[in-house]
Amino acid sequence: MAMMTGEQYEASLRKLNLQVYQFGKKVENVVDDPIIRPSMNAVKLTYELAHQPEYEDLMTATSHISGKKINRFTHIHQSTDDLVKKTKMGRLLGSLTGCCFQRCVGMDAMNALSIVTYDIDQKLGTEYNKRFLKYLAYVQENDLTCDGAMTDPKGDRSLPPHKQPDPDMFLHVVEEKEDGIVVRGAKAHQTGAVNSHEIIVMPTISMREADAEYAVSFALPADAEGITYIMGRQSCDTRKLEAGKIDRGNSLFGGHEALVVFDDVFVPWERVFMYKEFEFAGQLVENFASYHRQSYACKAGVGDVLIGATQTIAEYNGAAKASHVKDKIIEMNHLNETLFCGSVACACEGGKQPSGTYLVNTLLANVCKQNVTRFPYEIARLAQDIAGGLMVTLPSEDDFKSPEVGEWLTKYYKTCEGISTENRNRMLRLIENITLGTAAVGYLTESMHGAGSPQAQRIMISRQVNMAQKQKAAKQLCGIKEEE
Ligand SMILES: Cc1cc2nc3c(=O)[nH]c(=O)nc-3n(C[C@H](O)[C@H](O)[C@H](O)COP(=O)(O)OP(=O)(O)OC[C@H]3O[C@@H](n4cnc5c(N)ncnc54)[C@H](O)[C@@H]3O)c2cc1C
Repeated sequence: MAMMTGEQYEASLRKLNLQVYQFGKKVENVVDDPIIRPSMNAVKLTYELAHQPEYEDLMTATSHISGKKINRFTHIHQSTDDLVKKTKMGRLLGSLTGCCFQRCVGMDAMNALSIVTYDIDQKLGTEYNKRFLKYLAYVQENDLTCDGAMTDPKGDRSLPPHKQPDPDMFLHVVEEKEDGIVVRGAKAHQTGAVNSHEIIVMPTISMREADAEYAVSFALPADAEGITYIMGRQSCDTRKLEAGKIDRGNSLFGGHEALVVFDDVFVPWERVFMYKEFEFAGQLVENFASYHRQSYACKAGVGDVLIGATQTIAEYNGAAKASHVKDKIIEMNHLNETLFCGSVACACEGGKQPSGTYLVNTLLANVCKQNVTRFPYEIARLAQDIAGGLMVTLPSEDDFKSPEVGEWLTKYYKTCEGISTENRNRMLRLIENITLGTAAVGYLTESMHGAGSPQAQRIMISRQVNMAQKQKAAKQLCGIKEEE
């Protein structure tokens, strides 16, 4: 098959037997559930665009295994050009969906595993890379969406896995069998989990020998026996249950996260990519995190939507010509393009690993993500400044339609001549959605914590800058000579 259409993707999800819970009840029809559906629409777009000639260059690639044309989300980067295209693909999709389109996490997990399985084999004589490449060929051939599952619940943050009072706070192996392993635990905040065909599990942190049973990586079909999904709530999520669409802000797309519970789940050996090689857990975390920190170019795409919405609302309000408004919009663009620069830079400066896979420049990827933990908040602040207070006090779509009060709303919320009150409402709701509503999960809090909280990047930055070289340059210029 190699590349599914959007319709084929949707049909393939209907065949899965996922155990999904939401609002305390089992979801029987996941694909058509009104809360989940917009997130499925966003992933579906990654399939649809791959078939459109104008997006072919960004959305597809040539498999280094089969030589066939594949969706870029299943590709292993073979050059810095591939890495740059990944950045541009993320921004494109962010700007077309205005939310998290979810499919990057699995791509980043596969690229990290293509590097680390090779390195484990080189050092320990194992066969993980061969297994992984066979699995990858299956993912590429069937054009699957994979959930990248790294984050454990972690319990008491001050304790390593083996010292947790409850040993399941980090996912671990509970039994070894002749044909595979049995795992127990959970993965939290899983983006796009119930829109995925596969789930790829990786350890969350660096580990020592005492944590060997937690140093495990593998892939499972999303509906494997023993896996349960519990959907996370999003601010304003139940607006998706209302008949009108204006109050949703984004009438087409959304994202989702879920807690994924592994209740003694069997994994056959051919799908195990790390088993007790604790000394490689840290490398897998760092490689995945670096790729995923690059992936936050998507926020520049969502930023494009927010900036467009802000400029439009300024025009609707009659404030667009004010010099401070113009300047604030310049600032929003400056911050947004700086986000994009970081992602492009770490891609251009990437390099070939022993496995042949190209990895981003990890220092620049961390700098990129550190900016992402801040700039979207400032862009959102400026958008709210320009939008005005009505963004949070606007009555409902039903009130505007009400025979009793609708006329007053239309009269008192009118702005410039020729501007429709309904269009103004739509734009205000979109800004609300991205800065306070369902999409703020992706645009703001995911920018903060996704791919690691800010401190994780600061640690990596401090480790990776060449301080000795900087000191040498400074000393040389002011004439300091030191003994060798
Ligand atoms: C919207 C969203 C989507 C996500 N999607 C995914 C996904 O698809 N896959 C996935 O695997 N993960 C995903 N994540 C998880 C993300 O990687 C984590 O949120 C992140 O690593 C932080 O972990 P945490 O949420 O448990 O917070 P915590 O680790 O509890 O961090 C909270 C604060 O405590 C600090 N802290 C924590 N532990 C320590 C310590 N030992 N010492 C000092 N300070 C500490 C942190 O620096 C931070 O400031 C997602 C998160 C969000 C919000």
